[in-house]
Amino acid sequence: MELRLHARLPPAAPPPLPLPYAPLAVLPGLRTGRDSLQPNHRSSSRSRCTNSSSRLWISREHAALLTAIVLTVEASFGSLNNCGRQVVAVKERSVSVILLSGGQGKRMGASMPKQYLPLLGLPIALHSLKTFCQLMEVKEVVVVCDPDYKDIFEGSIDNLHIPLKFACPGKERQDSVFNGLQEIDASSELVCVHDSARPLVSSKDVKKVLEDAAVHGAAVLGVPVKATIKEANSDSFVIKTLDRKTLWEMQTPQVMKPNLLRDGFELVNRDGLEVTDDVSIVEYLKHPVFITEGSYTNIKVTTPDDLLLAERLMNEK
Ligand SMILES: Nc1ccn([C@@H]2O[C@H](COP(=O)(O)OP(=O)(O)OP(=O)(O)O)[C@@H](O)[C@H]2O)c(=O)n1
Ligand SMILES: C[C@](O)(CO)[C@H](O)COP(=O)(O)O
Repeated sequence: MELRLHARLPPAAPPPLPLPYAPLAVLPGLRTGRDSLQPNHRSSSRSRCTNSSSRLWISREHAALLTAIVLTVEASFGSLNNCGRQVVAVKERSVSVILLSGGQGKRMGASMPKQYLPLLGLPIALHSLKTFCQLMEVKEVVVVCDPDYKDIFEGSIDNLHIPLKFACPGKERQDSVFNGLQEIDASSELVCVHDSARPLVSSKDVKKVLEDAAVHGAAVLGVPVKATIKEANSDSFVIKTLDRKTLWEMQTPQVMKPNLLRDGFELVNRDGLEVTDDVSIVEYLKHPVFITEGSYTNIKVTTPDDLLLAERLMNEK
């Protein structure tokens, strides 16, 4: 959708407000020419959102008409924020979080599963648990963990206002997600799956991906791929170089309407499909999945060098 306005640009230094003209920037949800209204636009500089400081001037009558149009569009489809993203408010206490803590951390090679190793004095898994518990949108957290580690979570958050539930891990990550899904409240509007091995996720990025999932049914945090990626055959010869402009690296949280995940699991289990992330299950249903641009700092702690990097990033937070 693109709104084109016939407007007069002000001189370099605008004079005091010339009645009966109103600055367009006061209109709710409406953005001016240089801001993209395309939610998934990727410019060559890869910045998704630029704020224009210039203002356009239109008559009061046009302003009133445009305000009415914008409010009607907002009421029907949600509003646009200043990056052109469509935004729907996520209701308070409407989201169930599944916090995955059931892995063994073989690649870390530590004496305990990596999510319980200390990061600045706190077990890795508790960092993102704290982030989720502070969000008004979250109604409960289902921790998927070996029962031997339950006590790490229990009582770890001061003044906890939401229930902390538990589920047992499965053999693979997707089995753990399935087990967690069985425990969520039937009235939840969104389910938000997160790797406890990603301690650095910010509440700002979590809120963004929740909003996008509310709009599109399913959304995932991701970052544009920085490297050149080649596809190779089993003898290590290049088959082709992929177009990096279309490639994104997936992170968590991965968020969707619970029924999409339930229906998807039915198909995936029926067909014996193995997936390494949760939105793949929604993709299998052929339902669209929106990629919410996240932050490169939301790393997954996988090997010992990631632990050092996480410590450094956490110190800079
Ligand atoms: N059966 C599993 C496997 C993984 N996870 C969780 O899924 C997240 C992402 O998995 P990954 O980083 O691959 O963790 P591990 O499987 O523990 O690592 P590894 O493959 O090195 O053993 C982690 O928070 C992990 O605890 C889980 O809950 N249940
Ligand atoms: C879901 C995930 O974090 C997306 O990056 C990732 O695929 C899970 O980790 P794994 O090491 O592939 O199991």
